[in-house]
Amino acid sequence: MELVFNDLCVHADKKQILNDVSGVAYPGQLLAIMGPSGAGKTTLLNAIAGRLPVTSGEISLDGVPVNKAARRKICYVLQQDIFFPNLTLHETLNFTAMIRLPDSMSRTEKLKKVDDIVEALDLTKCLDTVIGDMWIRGLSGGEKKRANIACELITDPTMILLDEPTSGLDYSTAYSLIQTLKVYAKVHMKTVIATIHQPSSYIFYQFDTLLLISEGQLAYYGATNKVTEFFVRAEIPMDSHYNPADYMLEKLKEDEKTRQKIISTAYEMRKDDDWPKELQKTGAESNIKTTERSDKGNTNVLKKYKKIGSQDKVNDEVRVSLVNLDEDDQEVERDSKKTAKWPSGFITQYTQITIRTFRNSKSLIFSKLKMIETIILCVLISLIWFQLPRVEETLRDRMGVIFYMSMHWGFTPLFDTVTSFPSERIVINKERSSGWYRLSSYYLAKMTSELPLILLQPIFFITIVYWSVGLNGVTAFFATLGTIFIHSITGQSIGLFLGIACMDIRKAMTIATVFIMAFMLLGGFYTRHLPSWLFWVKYLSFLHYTYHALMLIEFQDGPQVQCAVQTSISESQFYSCANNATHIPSAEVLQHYGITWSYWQYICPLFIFIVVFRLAGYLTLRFIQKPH
Ligand SMILES: Nc1ncnc2c1ncn2[C@@H]1O[C@H](COP(=O)(O)OP(=O)(O)OP(=O)(O)O)[C@@H](O)[C@H]1O
Repeated sequence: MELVFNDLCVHADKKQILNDVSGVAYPGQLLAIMGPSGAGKTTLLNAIAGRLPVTSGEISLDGVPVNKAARRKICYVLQQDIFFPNLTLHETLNFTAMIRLPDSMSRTEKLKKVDDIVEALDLTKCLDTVIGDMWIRGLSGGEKKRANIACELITDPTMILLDEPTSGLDYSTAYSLIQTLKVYAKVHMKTVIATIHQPSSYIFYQFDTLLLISEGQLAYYGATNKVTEFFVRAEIPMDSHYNPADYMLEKLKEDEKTRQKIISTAYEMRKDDDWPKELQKTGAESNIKTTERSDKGNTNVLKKYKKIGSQDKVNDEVRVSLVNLDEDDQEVERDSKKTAKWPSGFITQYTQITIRTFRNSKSLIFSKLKMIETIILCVLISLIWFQLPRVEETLRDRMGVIFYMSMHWGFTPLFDTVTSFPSERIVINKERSSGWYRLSSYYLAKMTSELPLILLQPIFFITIVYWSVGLNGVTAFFATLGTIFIHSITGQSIGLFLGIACMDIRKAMTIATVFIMAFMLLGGFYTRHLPSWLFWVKYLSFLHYTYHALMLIEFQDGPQVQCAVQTSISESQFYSCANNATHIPSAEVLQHYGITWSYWQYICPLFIFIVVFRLAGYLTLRFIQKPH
């Protein structure tokens, strides 16, 4: 596809970043966007990709003004290589193919597509290597960059935009990457545009066309091999031994006079015969032209153009045409929304994201360190409270075990999730802003894929601790396990919300710690006599409900607690023991500790916590933490 951008102006914060930048990118060719740092290269790429609003000017693909539907054929390779580090390249590419290719393609066809891209980008050798990051060794810088490009090429875009694809690569890797892109563009007739920073002269001449910008203004547009002639024309001829890329940037930064010479020569070039035909027309004419070409159904407007007499009329008609262009654009958008808003269906997206999140979280939640932590805690608790006798003297120890279980299995999933979300935020934002999947399928997949991992953890712990301490029988064991499951899901839901709301691990951890400490202190475990004005706070603590539910399970149907031996200096707090009974009835123990509700009255608030925090997390992601 031929991309034409004419007289593009972009403003941000009332500052003009691009000023009348024009150029054409042809199919099968590589266009380099160069310029000193801060010249506006990334801004131009963002404007072409539709990620930044354009103040004025026009962008068209094959003569049709770009709209949302056309932009789906453009892929954008970001400067940073953003991936899940624990997945292998094969897993990453397969996921991308499954989710970004339409459901109408079979699994075999999608996998074939992956194989083709892998071969074209020479990635076969590292398919089973994990992507890696600064802590995990994985793909090399060049391989990661190719992987990044491969993820975009899978959708078979007609145009590829790359932001500094060679940054951070050594010369030979950068050269081989540009070579690969050149061959790919030629063979598949793709249009490739890349911003590039100080390339070597070999790399520089791999590009067919060059667009040079300085402080947002066009400093050169034309064939790469004609740039030396251009500098002769600007009366600053290049020394032959110089790398042209270095020379151009040096001259643009030398002084304002030299820069102005280059800019004015570039403006003179616009009048040359070999200046692209697509860019030769005035803004008004070009608007009419593109409308004529694009708007097949808009015959009324076309008829009006034929009647144009004066320039004023032209301008009026242009305004009409722009309104109609807008309407046309909206119509295309409406149509495309109806047909294919997302590349794949909800079920495909949900299944694929679930598998990926499961694979990625598995290593985080089930690390060796976690296993060691659980074993040490089990041994420690068993040693402290091994086979507790069911007597009045050890009642507080029994409560201690129950309190510890509820605290540990509420806070572990809470902290695991608080830390997991901000670290995957960058990947999710990249994928969401490129429209890979629905937020709802991601969110549902995230909630369900981590569930088995979070629930598996307490099984081992509870089974060992429950029987080694000697808590209430078999039925109560399963009831305890079920309650701990609900409790862990509550902790996970709160952690997920905090992670989403903060999007920053340190901030999220601080808030989570304050949250937990406050609920522990105010939940009524450490003090039985809270100030009356703080009494209500315990009802906000999910620990309060779980702890009371577990106490109920432990004492309601269990064997009675034996009274302590009475002495003259100690008197039992329990009425039955003080009145010479040998055992304390369960109801009295529960009454003594303020457990007056039924089991389900304690459990229902946990379900409310789950629903409220999960919903809040979704709404925060949808309306507040949107990708930029
Ligand atoms: N949102 C914004 N508000 C204000 N100024 C902005 C904004 N975005 C970009 N700029 C400014 O616009 C100019 C061009 O930025 P851009 O990132 O496009 O430059 P660049 O040529 O890609 O630079 P580099 O090579 O250093 O990446 C810079 O001076 C930058 O500070």
